[in-house]
Amino acid sequence: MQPLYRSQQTKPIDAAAADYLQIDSYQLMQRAALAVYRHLPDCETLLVVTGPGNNGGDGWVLAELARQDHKKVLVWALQKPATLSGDAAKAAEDYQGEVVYAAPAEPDQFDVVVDALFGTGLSRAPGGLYQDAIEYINQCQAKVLSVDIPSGLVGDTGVAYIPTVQADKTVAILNMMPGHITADGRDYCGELILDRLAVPERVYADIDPSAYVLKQAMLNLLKQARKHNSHKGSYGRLLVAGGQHGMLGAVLLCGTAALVSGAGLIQLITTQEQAPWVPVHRPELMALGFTGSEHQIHIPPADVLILGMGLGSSQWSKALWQQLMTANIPTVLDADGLNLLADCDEAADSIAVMTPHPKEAARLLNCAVKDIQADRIKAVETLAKRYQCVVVLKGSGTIISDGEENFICPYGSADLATAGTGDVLAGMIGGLMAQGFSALQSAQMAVVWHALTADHCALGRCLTASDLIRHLPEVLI
Ligand SMILES: NC(=O)C1=CN([C@@H]2O[C@H](COP(=O)(O)OP(=O)(O)OC[C@H]3O[C@@H](n4cnc5c(N)ncnc54)[C@H](O)[C@@H]3O)[C@@H](O)[C@H]2O)[C@H](O)CC1
Ligand SMILES: [K+]
Repeated sequence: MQPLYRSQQTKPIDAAAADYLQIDSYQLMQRAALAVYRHLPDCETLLVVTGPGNNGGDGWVLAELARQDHKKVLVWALQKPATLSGDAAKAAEDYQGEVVYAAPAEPDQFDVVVDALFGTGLSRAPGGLYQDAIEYINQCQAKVLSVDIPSGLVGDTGVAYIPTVQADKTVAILNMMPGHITADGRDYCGELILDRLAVPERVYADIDPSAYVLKQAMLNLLKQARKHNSHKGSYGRLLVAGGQHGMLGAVLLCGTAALVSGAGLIQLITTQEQAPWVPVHRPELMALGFTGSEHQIHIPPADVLILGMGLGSSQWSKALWQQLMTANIPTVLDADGLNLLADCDEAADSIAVMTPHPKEAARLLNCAVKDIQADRIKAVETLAKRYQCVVVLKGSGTIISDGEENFICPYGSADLATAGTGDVLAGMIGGLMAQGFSALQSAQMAVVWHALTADHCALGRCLTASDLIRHLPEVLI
């Protein structure tokens, strides 16, 4: 799996790469700039906007390459060459073309704008001249190519400061960062290309990544033929509990998704009044009514429990939650199941996977949603360690953590931002666990499968939860 590194890990990566290539840091910058230059869209005229550090240095080198390639190049330097240091100063010195120190008039004279303002060294929101430059770039009609990362986007977290360069294409150099694919990253990078400068991954094998990118190939495990000599019991017994009055749809979606994901036997637990309606909607699903009594209900034997979708927070909800959380069944905890957990002092050992969206994660960690989104990796890791389970933090660039390693899903789109898709995901995870996959594998495969189904449909508008379930099998063909 493709590793993702934080900004503090990029210096040792640069050093290891230079060492492997047997070149110095300035030659590495030249290679980086050449790699980015190779991805430049076809153009005659370009504006290269350079900042104070080595990202700017890459820009200066690229500008000289373009000049030698007979392009009409203009560098807009936000920092005068005399104030630069190290490799960036050398790069500026080596550039032989035209330079300006203020915004060029007629922004539409350029075919391409190269954003070389900030890379991994961005440490705060761009203000003053930098803010003006980013706003200028974003108003240009030209195609925008960002060097390493769009300036204004935080590589470690994917938080986009206001303003951030809106790139058409981003060429990440040597390594990718979590910010390229989680939180705001996907909205700002445009087409994302990683250029490793011909350095093999093993060269930085001893540098611990911050996360890994999940891959479509994970789904191959699901394509394996079932044993001929098998029966429904071979694919697990699943309980799906939730759906207080008026919320039957949540458990129906979850149970149906589990069924389509391959679980053998599924029983829904909902209110006494709604239970008879379950097989009417989906004949394959069995149902059990829970009265809300304080007394222990008869809990059918099960391999996995999925708890919380549309569960609510009434007395009925709490009684059901309490009884099922102490039933000692490996549990996927979702939605209101998580909210009830946030209000309770003890954590249950039976939680195998939890699937919070940022608001539910904020409740569990007793902080604001913006704190979760400010560092999604940290949030998911903290939850996984605290509850000793696999955590799936949903949202743009869903992140999974088992407390040891983190995984980010590069697929999916805002087409999934609609009611019920979370219930479907919980059902898929539980459905896979029921078939014997580990909690981590189930979470990884379900997240990828769910996201790829949205990409496969590519509606560009809301993909309803029911349609999502219907299209799931098409991705496995
Ligand atoms: N990844 C690689 O292997 C290579 C990367 N290269 C390029 O180098 C940059 C990283 O360079 P660095 O100098 O560390 O950081 P930056 O260029 O991003 O800029 C740091 C610079 O900017 C100042 N600063 C930070 N935030 C702000 C702000 N909001 N306003 C004003 N000033 C700010 C900070 O104080 C520093 O002075 C990497 O991304 C690649 O593009 C190498 O060229 C080749 C190998
Ligand atoms: K940049």
